[in-house]
Amino acid sequence: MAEGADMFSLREVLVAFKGCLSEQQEVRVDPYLEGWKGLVRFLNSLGAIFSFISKDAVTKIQIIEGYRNSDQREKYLTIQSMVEYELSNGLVDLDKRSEHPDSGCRTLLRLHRALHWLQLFLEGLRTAKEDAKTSVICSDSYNASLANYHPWIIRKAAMVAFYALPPRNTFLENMNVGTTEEAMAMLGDALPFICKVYEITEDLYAQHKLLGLP
Ligand SMILES: CCCCCCCC/C=C\CCCCCCCC(=O)N[C@@H](COP(=O)(O)O)[C@H](O)/C=C/CCCCCCCCCCCCC
Repeated sequence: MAEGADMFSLREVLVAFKGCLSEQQEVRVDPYLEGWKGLVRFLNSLGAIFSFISKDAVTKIQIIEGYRNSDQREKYLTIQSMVEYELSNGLVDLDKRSEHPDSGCRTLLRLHRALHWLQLFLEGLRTAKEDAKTSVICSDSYNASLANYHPWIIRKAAMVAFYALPPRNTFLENMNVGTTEEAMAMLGDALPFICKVYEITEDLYAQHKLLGLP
């Protein structure tokens, strides 16, 4: 495992996703990205075979961070304000990637779909038998979510990478939370927040017919 700033902390990921929800049930962008950065740290600790996945996640995080560091940063404070701003200013390619290939809305949609995978994966980890294979939990979750949006070549590469995942107990130990039971308990704490963030974003995107953005 990596050490120091690069070290994964499940607690930090939990705090980040908890911090996403505002009192008005809006989703704050900064903690959302922090949550993803924490997950990417974990992915990096699993080995180079996952780097094509973490690179893609990092690229998407950086695109949205770019908006948060721009003159329009206030418009990107929450996912709701981002959608409202980009749609009302014609900043989203709705049918084909052309003038605005990296809009906040389409970029966040990719992370949002991956959050669905994460939700299924964590639930699978939590409820599986002790001797269950992480690779099977991961591929089942992937096939039920993200795989539907990926071409054959990406699906193939992802499946190969999943085989390199450590057994469930080693995987839970790598979370640096303590015992396997403690890791499970923390997953149980984290999941409702991740699910809520997913649900609010899904409803918002559905309401604006953005779930199929190219
Ligand atoms: C709580 C700790 C335990 C869980 C730890 C999980 C750590 C996972 C960290 C990051 C997940 C990666 C998120 C990947 C985002 C992928 C977004 C995407 O779909 N991108 C594709 C489409 O983008 P555009 O071309 O339209 O711009 C892109 O083509 C993808 C390329 C890379 C392959 C993505 C495979 C995703 C597999 C997700 C499973 C990760 C396996 C982690 C194993 C623990």
